[in-house]
Amino acid sequence: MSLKPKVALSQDFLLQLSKLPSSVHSKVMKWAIQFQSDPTSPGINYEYINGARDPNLKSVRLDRDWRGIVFKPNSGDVYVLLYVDHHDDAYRWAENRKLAINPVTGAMQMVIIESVAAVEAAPAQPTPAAKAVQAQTAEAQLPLFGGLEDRELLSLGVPEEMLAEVRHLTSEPELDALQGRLPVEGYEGLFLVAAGDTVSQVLNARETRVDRKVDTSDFAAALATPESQSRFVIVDDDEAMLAIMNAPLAQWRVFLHPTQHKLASGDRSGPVRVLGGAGTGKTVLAMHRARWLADNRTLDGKKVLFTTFTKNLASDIEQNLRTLCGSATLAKLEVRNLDAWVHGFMRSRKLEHRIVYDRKQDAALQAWQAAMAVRDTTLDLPDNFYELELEQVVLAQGITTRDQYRTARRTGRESVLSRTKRDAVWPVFEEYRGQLSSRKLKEVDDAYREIAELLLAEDSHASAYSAIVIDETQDLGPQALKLLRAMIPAGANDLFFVGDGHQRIYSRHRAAMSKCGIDIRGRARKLYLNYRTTDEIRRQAVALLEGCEVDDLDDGHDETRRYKSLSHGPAPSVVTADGLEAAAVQVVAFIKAFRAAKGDADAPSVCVIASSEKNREALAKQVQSAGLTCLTITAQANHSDSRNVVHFATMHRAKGLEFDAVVVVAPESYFGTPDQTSSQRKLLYVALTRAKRSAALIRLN
Ligand SMILES: Nc1ncnc2c1ncn2[C@@H]1O[C@H](COP(=O)(O)OP(=O)(O)OP(=O)(O)O)[C@@H](O)[C@H]1O
Repeated sequence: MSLKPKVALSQDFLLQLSKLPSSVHSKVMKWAIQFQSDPTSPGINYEYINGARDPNLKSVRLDRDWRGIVFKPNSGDVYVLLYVDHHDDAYRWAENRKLAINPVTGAMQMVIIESVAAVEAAPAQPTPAAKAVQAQTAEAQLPLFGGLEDRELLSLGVPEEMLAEVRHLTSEPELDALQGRLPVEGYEGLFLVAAGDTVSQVLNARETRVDRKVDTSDFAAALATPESQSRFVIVDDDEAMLAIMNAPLAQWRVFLHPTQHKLASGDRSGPVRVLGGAGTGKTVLAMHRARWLADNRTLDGKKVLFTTFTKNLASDIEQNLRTLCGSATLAKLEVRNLDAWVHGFMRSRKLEHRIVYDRKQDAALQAWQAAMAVRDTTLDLPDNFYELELEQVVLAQGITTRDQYRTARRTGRESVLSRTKRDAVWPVFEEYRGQLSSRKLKEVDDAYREIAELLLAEDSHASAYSAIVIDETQDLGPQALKLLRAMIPAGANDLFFVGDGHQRIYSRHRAAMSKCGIDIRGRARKLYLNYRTTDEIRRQAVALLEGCEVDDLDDGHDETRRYKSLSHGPAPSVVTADGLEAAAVQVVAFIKAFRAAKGDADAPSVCVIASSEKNREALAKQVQSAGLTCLTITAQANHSDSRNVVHFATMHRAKGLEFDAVVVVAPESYFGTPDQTSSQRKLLYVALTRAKRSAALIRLN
């Protein structure tokens, strides 16, 4: 019996496929399908490429003009479709490339080989920015990685063929200039070491083993590593091939970063928490994890719950999961924002209360006013004291009695409250809950707490879920986390959290997982590479958080220094405007210029992000009157498929979404000192990092 050879596609091949004219596209598709089914067919003529550095790269004729470049080693049964282009361009592409196996990690790596002379003379093709840095610090140029042995560099993911170049690097901008030629794990490993991590810290954090013997001629084994699978995908049949080739730009479905790959599959002994700055692929990872759990660890009758904070995000994720999973998997997935889950649970248990989402409206407002009427007016407390105390202490900690309140920790609250004062304050909260109850209303934190208590009192093994995957964890407060803990018994693969403290836009929701019964020790991981935003936009967004405290969703801190983006573009423009009318003029000018630069055929997505609904409406009205079609993103609709429109959103509503270009319009007050404006700055960070390629920030006077 002869086994069918392994056929794989490379990321470059798919990117190239997405750029082909439609007439060529269908020809390439047809050829690739035939190739997949039998790469040894006598009809395929593998031609040698004269002067190629890698004798295993062959050219295959598609028609008179077009050539495919294929990896076909002389021994072994592995074939990789690497590239497709016009004859001369395809040959040029192939000439100085080599597909090699890293002798320490065992990963398959595509290397662009520079001539030795070029490496000696011009180590890393510095960018203009790099040149400026070089000029300034010419006298202090020590090699960045001088202290590392070859084996250490190789273990980080540096290809053997690039060791000399990497050894020449003396600054981070030089390293960044080399990014396009380094495998993703190599670049990431190097910038983490440049930022101060040790090699073993990097390897431990990314769960890379370097103690195995690697056979550098076994390409089939190399293809199976997570590192290889971040750039090559094995296709077993026509159906898989077609699915991938029909959506060549949906790279997130096929090529996971090695860390995403490792975390998405395999068993974990308990709750996992993955941190990562904006755009580092947390939601993508969470979706792949949910799929794996549904396919591999979910018995009939159980489901994987995928939950997040808002309804918009849940519906966005549900749409994406539909493109990632087959119907059998989807049947084992339930996607719901936490409040919708709570609502459904209350209905299923015939609990009649409705949840208060806005204390400033209707019956909740009446309840609040009635509660405030009983306050002791002799106490010298600021106007907003009671509401903040209710949210940040009473509801957040689930305090239900005066005794509990007497000893409650009031971390983050400014004033110190004596026991006598606490006693005098408490009746307001008691009255408020009573007033709500008589109106059949409940604060959401109280609903979380009461449901958690109910579930814990029941047989926990009756949980409907095999696992729960949680996105945007930073927006879930202590009671929400405790509820999630109560929804599933503690055990392997129970809870999988992804989140980012930089993006906490509901500041009252700060929680420490360990204090909510969620123990992540030994299962805390991080993603570092931003796949969405250009590095220029990322830097601008991060600069806004300078001086702000950022937590790690537990009791520790997170930092911004170790994140990097994979793409580059223009730096965001930062301008001021005197009033909304002037801002709208700038918004229109930015959008027109961006669209003109992109060309009509592309129909790039654009979003104007404002700090309030009022400003969003005012800006939309003016932009509409300038002749641009505008659509508002609301809790009900993201309009994510709409093209040739200008989207409008508030900063809260833009959360989790992404656009080709973004204009953020924010009042000058958002840019006050970091200790005073931490929440506003986090909103700005969220808003700016929605942009993939281009961004503008308008400061409103
Ligand atoms: N492995 C990958 N390959 C290619 N693209 C990826 C990959 N992972 C994520 N992306 C893309 O990067 C962008 C950001 O991904 P995602 O939304 O998962 O990030 P995030 O960390 O959840 O972002 P945020 O916290 O800002 O909402 C998306 O366009 C996604 O498709």
